[in-house]
Amino acid sequence: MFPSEVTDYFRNQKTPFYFYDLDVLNATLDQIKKHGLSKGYHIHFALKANNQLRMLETIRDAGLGADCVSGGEINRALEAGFAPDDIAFAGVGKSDEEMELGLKHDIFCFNCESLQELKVLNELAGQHGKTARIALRLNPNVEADTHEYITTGLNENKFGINESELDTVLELLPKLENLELIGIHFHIGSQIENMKPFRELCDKANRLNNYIEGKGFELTVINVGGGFGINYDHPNEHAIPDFERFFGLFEQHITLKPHQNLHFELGRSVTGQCGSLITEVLFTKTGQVKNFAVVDAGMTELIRPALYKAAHRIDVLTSNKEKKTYDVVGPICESSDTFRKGVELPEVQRGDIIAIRSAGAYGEVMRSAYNLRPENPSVYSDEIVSAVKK
Ligand SMILES: Cc1ncc(COP(=O)(O)O)c(C=O)c1O
Ligand SMILES: N[C@@H](CCCC[NH3+])C(=O)O
Repeated sequence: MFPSEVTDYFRNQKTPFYFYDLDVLNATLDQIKKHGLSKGYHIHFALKANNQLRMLETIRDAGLGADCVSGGEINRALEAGFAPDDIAFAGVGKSDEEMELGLKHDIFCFNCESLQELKVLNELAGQHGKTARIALRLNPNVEADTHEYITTGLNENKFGINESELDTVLELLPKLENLELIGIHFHIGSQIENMKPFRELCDKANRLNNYIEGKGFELTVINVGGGFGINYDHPNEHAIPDFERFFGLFEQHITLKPHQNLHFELGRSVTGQCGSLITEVLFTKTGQVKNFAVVDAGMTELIRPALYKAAHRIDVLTSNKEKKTYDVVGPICESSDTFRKGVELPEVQRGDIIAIRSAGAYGEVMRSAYNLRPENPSVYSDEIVSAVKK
């Protein structure tokens, strides 16, 4: 993953920075094409996972659409060259300006999450002389078997329309004349590695599909969202998620009617494994009870460990000395600014370069300005290849 010319290149860059391996991204996209797009599935990339233009352009070229959750993301998707017809807009709290932006560009679909949102969107669409295509985001009440902060499909979560409200929504819809119902949408959570919740989702989606079509609506879009997890422990051995298994499950268990298409919104599984946060060891110190490696990246660059106690694999790129046990910590004035506790690494010293792996999704996008940290530009693998050739 990090041959010596890559490490040499890293040494000359201002750390910390994100590194994206485009070979891994392209190999991932090839598998998505092979097992998903080739079956006629519509796959939108969730920009919330990564919104770097180069990444988005590569993803667009592979034939994926864009799943956006804000006006900013709609604008970014347009900038990256996604056609408006390939842009979906989801989100539990869309502002009027954001809905108007979507209407102005005639985006493919608004995934709507509440009765009130439907009424407001209908009104705005009327004011702009438009018809908004919508999908109802339904809360399937499925336990996603993931971190409690990233489960989204339970009745207690804020997302989607609960089944108890569905009849009221369906009765109202024909009166909202500026809306066209085209589908139903689900998303049960993120970083789901166990296929059981997806299997359960299929049953609920089939039942709700039949129920709504039984009321005389025609649904062309059955959108089962994203959520497919990646292997944070073994980013080299499992660089590419098993899309055959993932899409195969839906192929087997979702029942589509002849006029219906299956849609997905994948984020983490597309970009997670191709990104690493590259950081340099500033200091090492021995505390009362442990050894610390203080690196120049912090929770401001990658918040997942602090927010979800996520464990990202750490590779030391410039040392193969005897192993020592470290807490790898950042420079931010918070005790939660810790990447790993008690991790065994080759002994490091000031100046060593470290890669924090599987950081291509929900990494750079969740960067914060806390402590007024510098923002160093990202590095792409092809820049290194051309630099080495010179
Ligand atoms: C509505 C919606 N769709 C898609 C995604 C992408 O999810 P993931 O990155 O887990 O594939 C998310 C994030 O969890 C989401 O909230
Ligand atoms: N940001 C989260 C996932 C939330 C996904 C968005 N619904 C993570 O890093 O795992």
